[in-house]
Amino acid sequence: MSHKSPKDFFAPLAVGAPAPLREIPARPSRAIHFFDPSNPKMAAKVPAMVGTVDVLLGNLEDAVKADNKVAAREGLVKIASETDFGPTQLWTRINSLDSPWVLDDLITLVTEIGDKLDVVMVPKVQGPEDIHYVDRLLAQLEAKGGVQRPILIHAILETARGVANVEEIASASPRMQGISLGPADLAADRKMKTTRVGGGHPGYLVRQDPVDGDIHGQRTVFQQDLWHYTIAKMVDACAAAGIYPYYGPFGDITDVVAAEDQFRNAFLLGCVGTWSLHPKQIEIANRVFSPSVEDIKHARRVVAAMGDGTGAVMLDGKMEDDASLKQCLVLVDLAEELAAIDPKLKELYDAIEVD
Ligand SMILES: CC(C)(COP(=O)(O)OP(=O)(O)OC[C@H]1O[C@@H](n2cnc3c(N)ncnc32)[C@H](O)[C@@H]1OP(=O)(O)O)[C@@H](O)C(=O)NCCC(=O)NCCSC(=O)C[C@](C)(O)C(=O)O
Ligand SMILES: [Mg+2]
Repeated sequence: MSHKSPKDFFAPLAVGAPAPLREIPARPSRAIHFFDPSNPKMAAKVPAMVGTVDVLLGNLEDAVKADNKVAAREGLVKIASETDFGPTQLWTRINSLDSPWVLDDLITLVTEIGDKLDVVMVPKVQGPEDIHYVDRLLAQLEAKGGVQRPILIHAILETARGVANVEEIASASPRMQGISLGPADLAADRKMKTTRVGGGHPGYLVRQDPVDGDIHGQRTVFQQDLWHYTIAKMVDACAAAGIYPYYGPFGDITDVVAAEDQFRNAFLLGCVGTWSLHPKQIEIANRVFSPSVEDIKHARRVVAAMGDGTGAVMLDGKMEDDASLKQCLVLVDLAEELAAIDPKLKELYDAIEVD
């Protein structure tokens, strides 16, 4: 098998295309908010959402009716052309690579609104070959459209083969920005016996041992997380490649409590954000994927106590050392990135007093 040399990895894949980035910028992306650009009611809400959400994503794939595919593509071109997105990123999810729509999706979007598009989300990615295909095509279209900076690629992990190849997918191109979990298609592809879009299942559980041998007596049941393995594998693949992992959709829009739990599990495991399918999920995602005041207060105390960052100290009866400091710095750095774009958070974090 032949591998690219580092110098080739960072060369444009088409004459006239912008040079690939050497590092993926850490732009806040707590919520990737999905809208259907062919739905007039949803589309009308998009301009007013600028600044309230980190990423607006014009969805062209599943959840857009086959009859509306062209209208969705054209609707996205119109919204992108007419809207000033300010600090908010604009992403799209293109149709799958084996569909009749994807070629025109890419040709139209990159040549007409390429300078406004930050990231192209590619569904049902099976392996690095899918990323290589989009990588070259994007370069050709960037050159054709005179796009000034490279459009990044985000893969959805929603097939068993994709999960098996996740490390190769994460490092397939310098355009790779991140990966999201696609729990609904992944469940179907793996033949899991679930019927939901993300979230748990009451049947997937661990039961407390019988008390006094009474198997029919009162025994506590702990529901388990169906997605733990996949999210952890995805987080490792992304961190190793220097790109960003995300949870994905939580389809039970009314159950805001369980959505928050699922999002927080992903945040604690290393994800930087999640998807929002309905306006009411944005606030949950923004809150969960921003470090809490308590976390930042503690992290700053550890930073202050650790001086030059080496050695071990006792703080509130607990040992702190180089490694716990590094964890605290993850939170402090994230808080700084978020405060730079979110004035309310800045106020909150600035008001923290470290005793
Ligand atoms: C769930 C639905 C049907 C409920 O839609 P609704 O109209 O019944 O909800 P509502 O509460 O009545 O809506 C209130 C208002 O908000 C608007 N609205 C509602 N949603 C949005 C939105 N997203 N963005 C902007 N505006 C929105 C809606 O149009 C309405 O406007 P109105 O007050 O003027 O009448 C609707 O929210 C929706 O279609 N959301 C997007 C769904 C979507 O994108 N699904 C695909 C991603 S998940 C996926 O693909 C899986 C995956 C990864 O591939 C895999 O796991 O395999
Ligand atoms: Mg899907």
